[in-house]
Amino acid sequence: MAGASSKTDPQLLLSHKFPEAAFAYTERDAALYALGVGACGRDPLDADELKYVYHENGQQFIKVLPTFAALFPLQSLPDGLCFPGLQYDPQLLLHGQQYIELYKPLSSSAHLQHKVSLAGLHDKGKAAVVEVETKSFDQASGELLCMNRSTAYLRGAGGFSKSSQPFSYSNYPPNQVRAVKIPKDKPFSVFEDCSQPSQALLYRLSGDYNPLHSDPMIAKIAGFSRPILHGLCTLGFAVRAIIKCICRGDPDLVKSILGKFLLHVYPGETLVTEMWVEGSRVIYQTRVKARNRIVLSGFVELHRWTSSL
Ligand SMILES: CCC/C=C/C(=O)SCCNC(=O)CCNC(=O)[C@H](O)C(C)(C)COP(=O)([O-])OP(=O)([O-])OC[C@H]1O[C@@H](n2cnc3c(N)ncnc32)[C@H](O)[C@@H]1OP(=O)([O-])[O-]
Repeated sequence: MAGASSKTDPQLLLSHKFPEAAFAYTERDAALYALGVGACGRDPLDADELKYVYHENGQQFIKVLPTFAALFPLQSLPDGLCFPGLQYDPQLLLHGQQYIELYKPLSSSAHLQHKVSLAGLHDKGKAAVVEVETKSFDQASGELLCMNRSTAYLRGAGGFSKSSQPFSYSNYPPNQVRAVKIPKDKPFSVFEDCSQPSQALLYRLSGDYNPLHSDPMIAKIAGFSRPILHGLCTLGFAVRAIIKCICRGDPDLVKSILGKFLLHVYPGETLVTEMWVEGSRVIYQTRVKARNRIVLSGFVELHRWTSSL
């Protein structure tokens, strides 16, 4: 299996110790993020969403969308997406998947301590798949607040296996994140939302400044006709739709989230999210309306849900 990336040394990456990182955010960051994933984008009076950006009805703090937690992994890697021992072209990196567990609702400001470790490394031949786990703790109390598992799909970086069996390492049981099977029946709910042509330019201000999302030349080198939307921005749109349609606007019902990025989205495209309820789990998929292509699928696990909600 040795190939283009034979300079890659998986053992070096497996033994790498990522440094801990401290990070603080304020209400302004949480509100900017909410606008970046389209909150109040269609209606500034939206009764379900004003609370993410404004102290509505005298509320003391704004509410924080659960997908805000997905920003923590990038902030926890001060050296960026640098993986010692792995040869790859950063311009060909795509976000493959995101898994988030929330152990309590996020407060509107916090001082955090992030602990990062390698969760997985897989040789897919034409690509390498790297999974990074970030645990975020409240700095003062030491309480674990959330965990992210971020998957990067590194095109052109596969083919580093030394034996006929493709290299594959995971630090978690394979059944922990069950694969999503989209039901055949009619969705329980469908929500349509327009991303803005400037969506990626707004979203990047939440901390992901990868030029793939803003620079036309870099986007072309990466194989796209123009800058594409951040995967986590699309995920933010989808989970916001689920909170609106299934959770009756209550973001605190969300316990865990999985999103697999299946195809790129161009800013300005209309996103249609279809949802099915299976027990306490919402299965969803998001398609771009004009191209009729599924771009994202996954699940959202809820703390409690009854059909009377
Ligand atoms: C990180 C922060 C930076 C952010 C950047 C962005 O936001 S970028 C914007 C947001 N991101 C985007 O826009 C990316 C959108 N996604 C895509 O463009 C495509 O899904 C792809 C290019 C990632 C893979 O397509 P393809 O045709 O090359 O793949 P294939 O079907 O031939 O499968 C080959 C193997 O890879 C596996 N595998 C497949 N998909 C994924 C995945 N998502 N995830 C993980 N693994 C995946 C699949 O299971 C198979 O393994 P097996 O079964 O052989 O062991």
